[in-house]
Amino acid sequence: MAVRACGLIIYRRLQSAPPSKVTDNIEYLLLQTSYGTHHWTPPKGHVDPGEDDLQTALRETQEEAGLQATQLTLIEGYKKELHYPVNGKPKTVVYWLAEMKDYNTEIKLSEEHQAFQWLKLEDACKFAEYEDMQATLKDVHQFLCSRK
Ligand SMILES: Nc1nc2c(ncn2[C@@H]2O[C@H](COP(=O)(O)OP(=O)(O)OP(=O)(O)OP(=O)(O)OC[C@H]3O[C@@H](n4cnc5c(=O)[nH]c(N)nc54)[C@H](O)[C@@H]3O)[C@@H](O)[C@H]2O)c(=O)[nH]1
Repeated sequence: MAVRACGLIIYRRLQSAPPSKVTDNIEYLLLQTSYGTHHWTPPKGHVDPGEDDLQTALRETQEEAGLQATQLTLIEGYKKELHYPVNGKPKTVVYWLAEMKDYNTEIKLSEEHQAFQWLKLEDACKFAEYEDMQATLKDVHQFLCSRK
């Protein structure tokens, strides 16, 4: 059976941007692991026994970024599953999408991560080096831009 993890693609919008630049004011949160290859991903982690997927996504976000569910708006209608092998075993990662309620909310990392960045789409795709994550970020961006 595939290893299962869940997380949140979190973004924030700079509210002072003029309406014409509305698609340019979105920044995505990526965290860099303090272990392994120091790769960058949104907050996510393994599903614990007895948890449902969304509970896992919210718990991992709280643990890894210090963000409470009350500080986020979960965006209805967006959910994405990634499938990739880790150490020869299949892994499924389910991501929801969430917006920061307050642009300035502080990110508090755990020991699992050594850095975080708020990144525009193009830079987020550079940091998230995996093609499937890059495609997901582009898909999210299109979804958000089409909602306005
Ligand atoms: N010391 C040490 N300890 C580790 C290591 N490894 C884990 N720990 C421990 O595990 C705990 C983490 O537990 P959770 O937080 O619950 O789980 P996750 O969040 O799921 O965390 P992971 O890091 O296990 O899982 P991934 O991010 O999925 O990375 C696995 C591999 O998949 C690739 N990869 C990543 N993302 C993508 C993508 O989007 N697309 C594609 N295509 N590929 C992608 C990439 O090649 C990567 O190397 C830590 O506390 C450590 O104790 C390690 O190497 N050394």
